[in-house]
Amino acid sequence: ILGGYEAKPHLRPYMASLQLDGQHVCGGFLIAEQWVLSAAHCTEGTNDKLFQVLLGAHSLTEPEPHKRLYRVRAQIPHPGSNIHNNRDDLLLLQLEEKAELNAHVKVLPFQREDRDVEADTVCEAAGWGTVTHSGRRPDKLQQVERPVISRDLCNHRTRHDHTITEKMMCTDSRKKDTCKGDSGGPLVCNGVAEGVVTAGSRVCGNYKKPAIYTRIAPYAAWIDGVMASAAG
Ligand SMILES: CC(C)CC(=O)Nc1cccc(-c2cccc(CN)c2)c1
Repeated sequence: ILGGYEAKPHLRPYMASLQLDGQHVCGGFLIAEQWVLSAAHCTEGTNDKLFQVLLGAHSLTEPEPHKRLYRVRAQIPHPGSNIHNNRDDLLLLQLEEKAELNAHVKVLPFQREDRDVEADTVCEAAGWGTVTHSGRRPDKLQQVERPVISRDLCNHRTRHDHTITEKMMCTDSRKKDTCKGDSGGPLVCNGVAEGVVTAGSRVCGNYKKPAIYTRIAPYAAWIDGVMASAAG
């Protein structure tokens, strides 16, 4: 997160850190007791190794009550996701067991009504992604408020030049922005997860390249279907 600030500890108890060999790679969030939603592009270069999922954390390194690392039983990228574009950039992770829910570990509801969030709505992004252009990584969860911008503005030829589909949304990226390692985290508007951070043009804090999110509502049926089929 560029231009943000340290989150109040455990006020975002749905936040997950997707880790490989103890290293934070991407964000994610708890959508059900045994399921985390993230971004498919986070699996790039992992050679299909399974993530571990850290829940209940504020600091990535310090011991904290309710902080717990979960093994993953299955990682299911959306069938339409690929490395060439940001389309269908969603990843479902089934934990080895149901997460123990408590004050520090909670499910975040996601939007099921497929209607665009109004431009200028101020939403929140959080994550352990880089906090400087030089790539400094924070130990503690960061957050930032960002206004939604219209798809028309985001699709302007000087911005993302007509690559933003109706299954994506954008926020202003002037100075304050999501960045590397924030992918997979939720864009929360009025307490509901409306989007999932995607890497987009992989630049941060440049107003010419607004932040891009995969809208969740268009994928509600896919998410429900995967969770139902793997249940039991
Ligand atoms: C395996 C993955 C971690 C590779 C990757 O995502 N790289 C990467 C590099 C630079 C910026 C970003 C990035 C992420 C989220 C939002 C934004 C822009 N708002 C940029 C992402």
